[in-house]
Amino acid sequence: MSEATAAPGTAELDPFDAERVVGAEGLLGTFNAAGILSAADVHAALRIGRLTGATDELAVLGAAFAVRAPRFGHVFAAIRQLADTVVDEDGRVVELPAETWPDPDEWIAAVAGSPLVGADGPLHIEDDRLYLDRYWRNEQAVADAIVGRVGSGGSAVELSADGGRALDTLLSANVEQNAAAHAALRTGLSVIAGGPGTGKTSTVARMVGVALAHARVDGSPVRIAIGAFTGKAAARLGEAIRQAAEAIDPALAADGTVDVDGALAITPTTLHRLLGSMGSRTRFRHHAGNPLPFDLVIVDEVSMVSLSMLARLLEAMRPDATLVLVGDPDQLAAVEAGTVLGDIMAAADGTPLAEQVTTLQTNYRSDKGISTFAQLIRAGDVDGALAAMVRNPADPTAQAVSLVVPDRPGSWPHGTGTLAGVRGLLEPQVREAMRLGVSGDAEEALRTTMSAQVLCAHRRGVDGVTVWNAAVEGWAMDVPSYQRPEWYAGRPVMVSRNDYDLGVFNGDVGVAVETDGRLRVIIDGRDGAPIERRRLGSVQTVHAMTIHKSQGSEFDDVVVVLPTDPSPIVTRELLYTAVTRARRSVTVVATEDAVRRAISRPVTRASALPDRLRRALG
Ligand SMILES: Nc1ncnc2c1ncn2[C@@H]1O[C@H](COP(=O)(O)OP(=O)(O)OP(=O)(O)O)[C@@H](O)[C@H]1O
Repeated sequence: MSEATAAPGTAELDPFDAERVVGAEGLLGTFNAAGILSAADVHAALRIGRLTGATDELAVLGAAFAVRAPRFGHVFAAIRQLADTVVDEDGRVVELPAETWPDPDEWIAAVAGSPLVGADGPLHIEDDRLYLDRYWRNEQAVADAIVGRVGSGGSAVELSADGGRALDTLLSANVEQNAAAHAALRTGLSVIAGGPGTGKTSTVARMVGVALAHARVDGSPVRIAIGAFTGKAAARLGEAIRQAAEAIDPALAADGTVDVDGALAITPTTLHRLLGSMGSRTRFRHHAGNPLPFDLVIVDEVSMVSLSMLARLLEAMRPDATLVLVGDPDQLAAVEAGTVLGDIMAAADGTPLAEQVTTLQTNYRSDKGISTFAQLIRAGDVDGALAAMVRNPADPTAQAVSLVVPDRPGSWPHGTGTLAGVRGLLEPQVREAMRLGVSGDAEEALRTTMSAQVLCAHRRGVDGVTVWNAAVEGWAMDVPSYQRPEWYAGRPVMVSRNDYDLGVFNGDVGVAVETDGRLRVIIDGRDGAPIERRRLGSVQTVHAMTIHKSQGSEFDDVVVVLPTDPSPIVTRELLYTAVTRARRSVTVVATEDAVRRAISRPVTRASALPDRLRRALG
């Protein structure tokens, strides 16, 4: 497993670097100076050592690596693999002389024999996997809960024969969707996996409608909750479920096949709110001692859910309540440690869990060329993906997938030469949004703004969001940057803070429109009047946004900008996520090398969840 396979670096931190711990001695000092252990890792390890009385140098070094692991998304530090895989804070592989690394057997023995591990110790070691104890507990708890829900075991939800027939009627057009819905209402845990537009949300909406009409728990109607990781995802899911529910043949609602009104009455919420957030990321009102009242809990965008969060959710569910996990395992993983959706899918291969995992394959939404391209990325087929891209087209929207190689890679995007086509795509759209913004046509301005989007891997640098925002603004306004107003009609903005009173969430996108001589903002997916811009608090211009922020959104035409220089965050999952945001066309602005590097670099995270599940179920 590797954290990233970037170009090797031999960097040693500057002696005055803020990450350099003055007085860190021995191996801690060496790994700190090499940029592998941060100051926080070193201080935490020294503190853990003091509190437990651990004095052995290798044991304390182990504590530092255990603390470090989750920052890179790993659930534990794999001692035997560290020397070959570890990267510095910038993601570069660090070449240390082999003798710098402790002998793995001695290292494992030192940790195992120290007061760091044991009943109340802060660390846990299993083979060569060195965990912070709470991550080990989380992994164990998730594995146990999943194992308990395999087979028909666990689920108290009973679907009547009429309900089974109702699912068949509603989902007959797609065998996988039908199988997914049946599995979800038959077992205590199921996974509905699939790329964008494969009908996950419509399947959930239909399944919920049928469950409300025909499923019982102890003779009573089922109580259902729908959760998502972010507020924005929850709001979008609500809208998508409404559309899917309204698309159901009214005759089927009238004859009681499906309870459409009941489905519409369920408002999706964030997992934090569902669990009863008490202001901390780890403590919630609902837990094993005070379980959630629901019989069926459906969680969307599970790729974003961390191991800890899934552990808290499973802990808070009654053992006989049913959990349905919905998501795309190929998307970017959670910001925090763990990759639970991918892990469960991996464990299903060849175990009874496979009965409960359904992958939806048919994409009903985006252009065939885009979904084929996304599959090539997913499969790591670099040559196939490069061959599928049309080079430097004059009109990128006329192609499903194109590659624009800038004439001067790594410099300001002037919109000339090969980039003229990209400018030709974006400039008219921005000007049109401005015209509509001035005329006060909020809906059209929003639709126009949302039709094309630049997605960057980075925020900073010439290939980043800030520069691309300025470049696109420059194309649309014939004035130098210092004369451009911050606010203007047609300015697309992204909200950067949740505001539950206003009903806007971090990541929501909107556009400024002029009404009654004032600029107000209309937010995508939010009903109600435009919002006074001052009430919105923190917003950013969003001609360009990061790929991370684009998760869960879709646009007709997407321009994906990859940095020219190698970057550890540019991975296969990042490119896949960007590409799958597009419905009509994807234009990648990058060198061939950058595309090659991205597709060749899958993210791998240290996790033993698949192993645990396979051992228990195999
Ligand atoms: N079996 C089907 N036959 C025809 N159209 C379908 C079918 N299933 C879904 N669709 C349509 O495909 C589109 C995408 O469906 P949906 O939004 O449910 O997908 P999704 O997997 O949830 O996508 P995303 O993850 O991007 O939100 C919708 O317009 C939906 O009506």
